[in-house]
Amino acid sequence: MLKDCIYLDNNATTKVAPQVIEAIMPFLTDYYANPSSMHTFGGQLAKSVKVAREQIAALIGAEESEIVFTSCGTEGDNTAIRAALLAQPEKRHIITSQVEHPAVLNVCKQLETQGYQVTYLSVNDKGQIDLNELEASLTGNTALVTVMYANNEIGTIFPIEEIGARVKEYGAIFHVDAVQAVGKVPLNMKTSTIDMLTMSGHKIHAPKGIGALYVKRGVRFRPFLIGGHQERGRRAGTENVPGIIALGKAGELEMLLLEEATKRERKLRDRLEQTLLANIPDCVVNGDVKNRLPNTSNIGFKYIEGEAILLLLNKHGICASSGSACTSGSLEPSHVLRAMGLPYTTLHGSIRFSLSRYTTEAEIDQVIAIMPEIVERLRALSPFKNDDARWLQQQEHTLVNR
Ligand SMILES: Cc1ncc(COP(=O)(O)O)c(C=O)c1O
Ligand code: FES
Repeated sequence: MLKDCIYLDNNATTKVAPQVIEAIMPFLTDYYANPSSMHTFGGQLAKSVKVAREQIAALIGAEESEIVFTSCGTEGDNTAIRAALLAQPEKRHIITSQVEHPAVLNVCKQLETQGYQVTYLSVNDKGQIDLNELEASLTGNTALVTVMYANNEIGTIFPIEEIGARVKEYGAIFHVDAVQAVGKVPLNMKTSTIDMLTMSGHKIHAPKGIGALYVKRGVRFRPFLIGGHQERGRRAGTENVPGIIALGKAGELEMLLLEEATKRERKLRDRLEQTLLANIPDCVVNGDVKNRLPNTSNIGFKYIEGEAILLLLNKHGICASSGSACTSGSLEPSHVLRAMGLPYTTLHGSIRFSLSRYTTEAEIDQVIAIMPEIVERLRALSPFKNDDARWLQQQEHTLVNR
């Protein structure tokens, strides 16, 4: 299996940290008891779970009792949304944004079929929402505002506390999908307006299949998974102990390394981005460069297809991503870039590079060296080389008027 690639797809998932693997090994072998069991063996496991809970709480400035372990970010998002609605059955309005992850968007779409009214806030060309639009949408009937901290495709960071202040004025519950922000942005729930916050292990160098939901003390909560009394009755199901231990260790590492690692990633990312922009004509950075994740660069290479770039990068052992949904079976370009109103030419030719603390300077140099050649080669084949192409203009026109 391929593993020695240049991995610049860390917003999709990350490599498990060696220290995390070391921490979980005993829990895959010797320490297998059920942490809810009455015997000493079980009690030892419960203690280890408690330590992991403290580590995750420390990472986001929360109390240990405010952390609920889940199976993934998707479960955290689903749980938070359902919990907020179940706790306020009289309210039937939800506010979210057009650029959310499907783990939020598709839940909202389903809720619309169940009688809820959903406002999907628009974004500008940088992927930022308009606080005035938010204010105009909030009413006494709004049960929940659910938005992401940082966007997975373009890295744009929303002004979370400014949003939260407005949400609180209307007495709605404020849920934030921070799957891409945890470990990349310092978080402190003690001074935050956030009521519930979702995180996911596999984005912070823990394995897949573990996540956590922060639920602020005092927020009315209803469990999504119903069954046993695990997680103080907030999430039934025997604990994924190795996953929990891994998440705790990964959280501890993020806390130790966050400042230094993000500084380094930002520097590498900026070098990659600035050199590509300088060496390749007709390309643009997508997203809000002033408020952006330090590890993410989404670049639109005009007149070519993102998928074609990815295939050629892949041939050189470089893993990146396109935000497009093509990869997931639909032929529509990314809903995020579309919501930003990007022109057709950029929309299709956008790809995302996302770095991690394991990304090296030599790897970035290789991408810098290979990209101009790839883009030139594809553009030579492209029928849409200049904006005069009539067909292209028609497409832009259709899209704008949609
Ligand atoms: C912003 C955001 N929310 C939610 C998720 C879902 O997380 P998970 O893969 O752990 O279910 C992701 C993962 O891509 C994400 O980027
Ligand atoms: S065909 Fe997939 S984004 Fe263009």
